[in-house]
Amino acid sequence: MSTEYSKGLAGVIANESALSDVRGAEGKLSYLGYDIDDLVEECHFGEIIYLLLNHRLPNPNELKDFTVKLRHSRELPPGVIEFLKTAPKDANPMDVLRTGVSMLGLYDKRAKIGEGDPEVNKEIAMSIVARMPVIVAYFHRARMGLSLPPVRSDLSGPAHFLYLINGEVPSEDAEKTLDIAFTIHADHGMNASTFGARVCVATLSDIYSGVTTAIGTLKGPLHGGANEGVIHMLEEIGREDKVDAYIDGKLARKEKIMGIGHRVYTTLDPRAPHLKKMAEKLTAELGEPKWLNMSNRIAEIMKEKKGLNANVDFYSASVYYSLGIPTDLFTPIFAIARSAGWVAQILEQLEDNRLYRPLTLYTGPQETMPVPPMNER
Ligand SMILES: CC(=O)SCCNC(=O)CCNC(=O)[C@H](O)C(C)(C)COP(=O)(O)OP(=O)(O)OC[C@H]1O[C@@H](n2cnc3c(N)ncnc32)[C@H](O)[C@@H]1OP(=O)(O)O
Ligand SMILES: O=C([O-])CC(=O)C(=O)O
Repeated sequence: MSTEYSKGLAGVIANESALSDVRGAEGKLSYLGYDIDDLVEECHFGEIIYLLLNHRLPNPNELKDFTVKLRHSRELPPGVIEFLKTAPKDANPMDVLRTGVSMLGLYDKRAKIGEGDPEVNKEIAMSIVARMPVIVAYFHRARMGLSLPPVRSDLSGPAHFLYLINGEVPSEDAEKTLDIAFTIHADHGMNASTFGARVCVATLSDIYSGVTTAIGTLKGPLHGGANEGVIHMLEEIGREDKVDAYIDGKLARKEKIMGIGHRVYTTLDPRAPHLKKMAEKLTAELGEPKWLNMSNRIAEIMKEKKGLNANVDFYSASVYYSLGIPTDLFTPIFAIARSAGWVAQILEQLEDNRLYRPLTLYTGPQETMPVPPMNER
């Protein structure tokens, strides 16, 4: 057994996966052998979910059956709806989503401790993916004092989510934009939240616990939470002519710039150009170039001064902002997209399981000491 120390497990291979290939030095990402650049052109998010769960693309009949099943799994248990109506209105939507998914497990008798039946696991996986957007959107409506419309089965995942948020069926352009965002966020190797999910289910806990762990892990600003951090940063800067001084100040104080840098990509994150292109289109349509200009300047400075590139969270923030989505739903949107990868990785983990149990480099006292009595401490 190797006992080499790598802080934060950087560079350590902890398991095998056939799902996504993250080529850090080349700036390439593929799912099951299909480049994301091609997937965004040829497929929609429903096919990506199928691909990740079944390890191959569906034929037309398979896609039809899968789509029907996925779209008919959207209904939430009444207990979860009640929770969403009564949750504090100022709660962080990621906390609500984490609790909501955890609650789904309470109402699912199929969710058992242990490896489970692979077919049942796949059904649970699909129902989690189908319900997460409804949890986010219902909470958003409830906190705004709006009614909760019944779920529909005639809309794609991205269109249904936007429909629930805004109360109206989105334009084809808005649906396509979110579909592409979902597709490119769907899976990403052993990122922190996926790792969290795998660690959880490797104890033979259950799928709901795995996804709950992943949601809590994605929330942090060093991971999925960075997309909200980008908008907060832009708002704090406020004006295009203040960007340089703001970034210089942050770098001098050794503070992180949100949406920049990556543990694996040493070159451009291949998802960023897709998001940048969509942000440019939406910005041009809205006639509001300020935020994009500021973002471009930040990316330029970070490249020049630190050799670091924009990651997936950098331009996704501008895309969601331009779609009129409230900032605190950006990370939940990431979670909705990534749920496809989480559940696929959980199923893969269970197929060939081994407990995760790395070592720690102990830095406390080497010699043990007598425990002093209370009045001498
Ligand atoms: C979907 C995702 O999870 S993508 C990542 C989303 N997270 C962010 O955008 C938050 C900002 N970025 C970061 O914090 C980092 O780049 C991470 C967490 C993504 C990767 O971190 P690590 O691989 O652990 O790199 P680490 O944080 O050690 O940084 C290495 C060096 O680059 C610097 N650096 C890395 N990212 C940034 C950044 N965004 N801003 C400023 N400096 C940075 C560090 O300060 C450090 O410099 P030093 O060697 O002079 O101390
Ligand atoms: O892979 C990572 O470390 C983070 C990331 O980009 C993702 O989860 O999409």
